[in-house]
Amino acid sequence: MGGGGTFVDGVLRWFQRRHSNEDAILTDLQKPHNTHLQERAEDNNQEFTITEDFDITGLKLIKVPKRLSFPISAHSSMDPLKKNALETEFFTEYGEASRYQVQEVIGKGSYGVVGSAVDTHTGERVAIKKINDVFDHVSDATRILREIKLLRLLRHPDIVEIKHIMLPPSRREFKDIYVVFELMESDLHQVIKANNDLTAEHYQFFLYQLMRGLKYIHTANIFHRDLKPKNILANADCKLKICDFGLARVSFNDVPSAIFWTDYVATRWYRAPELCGSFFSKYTPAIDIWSIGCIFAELLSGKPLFPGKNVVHQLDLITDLLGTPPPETVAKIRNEKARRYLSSMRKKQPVPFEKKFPNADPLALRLLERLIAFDPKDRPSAEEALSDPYFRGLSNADHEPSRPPISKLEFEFEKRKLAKEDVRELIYREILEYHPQMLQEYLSGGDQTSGFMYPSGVDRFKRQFAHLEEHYGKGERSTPLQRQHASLPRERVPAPKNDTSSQNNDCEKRTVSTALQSSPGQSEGSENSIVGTQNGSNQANNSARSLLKSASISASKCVEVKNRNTEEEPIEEANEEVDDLSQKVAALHT
Ligand SMILES: Nc1ncnc2c1ncn2[C@@H]1O[C@H](COP(=O)(O)OP(=O)(O)OP(=O)(O)O)[C@@H](O)[C@H]1O
Repeated sequence: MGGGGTFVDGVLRWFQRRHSNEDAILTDLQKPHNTHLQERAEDNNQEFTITEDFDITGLKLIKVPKRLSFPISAHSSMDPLKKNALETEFFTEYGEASRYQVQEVIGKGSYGVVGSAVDTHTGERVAIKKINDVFDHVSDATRILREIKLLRLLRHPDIVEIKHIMLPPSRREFKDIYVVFELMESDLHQVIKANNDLTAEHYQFFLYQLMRGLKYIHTANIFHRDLKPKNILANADCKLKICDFGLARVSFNDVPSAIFWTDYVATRWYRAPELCGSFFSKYTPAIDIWSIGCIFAELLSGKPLFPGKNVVHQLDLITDLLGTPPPETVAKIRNEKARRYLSSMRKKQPVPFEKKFPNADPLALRLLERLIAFDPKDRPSAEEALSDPYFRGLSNADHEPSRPPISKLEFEFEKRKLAKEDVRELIYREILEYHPQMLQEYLSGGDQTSGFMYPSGVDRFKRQFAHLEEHYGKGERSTPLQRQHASLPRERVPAPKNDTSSQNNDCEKRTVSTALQSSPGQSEGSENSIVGTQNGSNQANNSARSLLKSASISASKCVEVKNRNTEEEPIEEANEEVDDLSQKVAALHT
């Protein structure tokens, strides 16, 4: 297939451009947003609303593996009285929670549990994410605030939609939040695992949606920063949606990049080379383009493109495919030691993409090469990628909306150090966006919510989720992952002693810094954990590897179980640590 496919004929899209005069010169807490369903305006007072999207019936359905779940109806062995009480508790109570019939727990993340439910008002199936103990760590709460704010402001068919956030019972005391999303059937990670018969049209349509979503995100001046197959939700009808904006950041020119990147913890396998050691001083949206390139390659081949075990291995794998970067690119690297590391690397020739992906459409490969160019400046923007010949016949700029840059006022909170109560207030304010009546009261100063408990129904939900969680994945990994304290990497949560999954996570977090504190010889370890010994690698490379031995040894101990079972190993590294790592690696060459 070359570029446009037959399915293009079935495309039906309509976009409306709307205008608004909403006044944006108010502070974060005062700004009178309309409800999320209404048009809203940002700096440029203009927004596109996609009223109808692809007719994708022309594409063959993909397999979406059933999630490990616990249906409430599976309670047959329970004491009938208890069961009855549970169901009564489940389905009848005051407050808006009675609007949702929770069906099953469909997933767990580090921040909480996700359940599927039916919205009895609309009949729609939804996903409800319960995030508990939101304020235990201000960094987590800030991440959640950022995510719900961004998802309210980003309205696009290729981005998961928050439909509602339940009103907490008490403005000043609430600890948990319940976010209602549109329900998706699976994610791209599962889709890649379950489908080995995807067609050229599938690949093209998948990449098109990702690029279209990314164009919208980037034109809003947002970097997602953690694009990976698990963060792309998918339906059997081939619809994809970008999710998990917890690491996303708005890029304002006046925010020093040191601050911008202090909490960078994204999954290594999809991490652009300029982030594997703080190579370039200024990061650009091209980091997301790189990740999309890696995801696209994974779609084409069915396996991760660069499954690095540590940052140096990551660079080894990247250069194995792309060849060592040309001297002009290396010369631009500001970090002197990183520059020396790359220039002293054994010279490698690029591998022709046709050889690596023998069955792929040549046009797909040409675009892939652009997406994973070593030098970020050689990667196309999402908008440019959309006009690549690969999408000929499918793309149409009129149907690929941009989004005016996000208002700075929305992200004022990023500039100051927030106390727990500040974040709680900001999250509460954000939740009110989904409760227009209460928002009006709040804005007019007649807020009644501070003193008494609203009948929000959240308590009922708590019980429902607690119950489902208890039974979720019985016999499997049934404990939620330990939360990763992404925004403040040095903040550690001691893992419960017997919780292997938590230990894994915590260990991952400690790995790099611990390793850096010890000298190369200090850690015992097997050769298995040392990465990629290559014939002909020079002394420097060996030294680099022996330094990394300590890092990878502690990592492999901690993540052993995970490594066996997943193709993807998220690892957390504070940017300074990454920087440090590259310096230490490079120092061996001096
Ligand atoms: N809208 C949705 N529809 C269907 N499933 C969803 C939806 N949102 C999340 N999920 C699934 O629920 C599970 C948990 O999601 P969640 O975002 O909480 O965790 P996560 O992806 O591990 O995130 P984090 O990186 O923050 O820990 C994942 O398997 C995800 O695919």
